[in-house]
Amino acid sequence: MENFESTPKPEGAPECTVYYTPELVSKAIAELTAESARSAIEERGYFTLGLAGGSLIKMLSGLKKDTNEENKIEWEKWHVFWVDERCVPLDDPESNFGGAYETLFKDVPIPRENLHAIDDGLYEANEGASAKSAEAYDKELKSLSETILPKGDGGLPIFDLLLLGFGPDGHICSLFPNHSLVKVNDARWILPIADSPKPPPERITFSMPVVNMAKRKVFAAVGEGKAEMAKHILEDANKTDGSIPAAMVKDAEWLFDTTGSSKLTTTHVRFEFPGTPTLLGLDTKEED
Ligand SMILES: O=C1O[C@H](COP(=O)(O)O)[C@@H](O)[C@H](O)[C@H]1O
Repeated sequence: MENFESTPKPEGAPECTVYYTPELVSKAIAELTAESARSAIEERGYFTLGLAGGSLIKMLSGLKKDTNEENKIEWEKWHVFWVDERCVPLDDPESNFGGAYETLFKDVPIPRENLHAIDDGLYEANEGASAKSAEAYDKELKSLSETILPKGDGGLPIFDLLLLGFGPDGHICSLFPNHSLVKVNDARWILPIADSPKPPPERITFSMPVVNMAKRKVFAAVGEGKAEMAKHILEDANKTDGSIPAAMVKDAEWLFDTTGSSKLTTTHVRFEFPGTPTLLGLDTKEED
């Protein structure tokens, strides 16, 4: 695959790459995840990955193709977490863990105890589901050694990589626009939400400081449904007032397919297309 870049990226601008198809975005996610894993494992023997749910889940299937020996994914050194989870049984179609398990983890040799799912046994009666689950998840994460999950400023955990999605309203994790949880700016890691505007109402979520403490944050913006909000997040959303939570994520990298990037006008993007450069480049987009 060739790489075309019509102008150098302005300093401080986000890393944005456009791939021709969703399948190529999925492949890019697999490659960057495998690369992050290799470097983390080389550095301290473990890799910590935080995953969103929703439409991101099917993008994980690219990693299945990287499971063979020659790619040397050391699955047993991975620890996987969920940046947010819905308080439903893990085998419910709404479960973020369940989706990722079916898409990827049931087919790779990762120890089940390294898949840090919420404990769905805690909320059979669904009463106080989010509060109980958040407390238990927080405890589980904090019980991990510093080697597995190092801590940074304010004692916040430093995840190696977060693969994030965003909703059409600009929410990330289960941090919704203008919700009081978006602006939580203290040492809490995991927050309960019992009034999620998107069903199901009971969920748990990483806090924004935890998201921002991660070494690497990657957004996938695939499909027409993501195009308008991606443009807003990158080009004109307020980055601090909580009206668009995704805009509060600092130093994120963005992966687009062509439709996901179709509304961008001023964002500097790098194209990774197979084929001819004559179809490509910022110049072509500006003429539209
Ligand atoms: O409810 C959720 O929504 C967001 C966005 O999902 P999408 O399907 O619109 O891409 C997701 O990132 C989050 O993890 C999930 O719980």
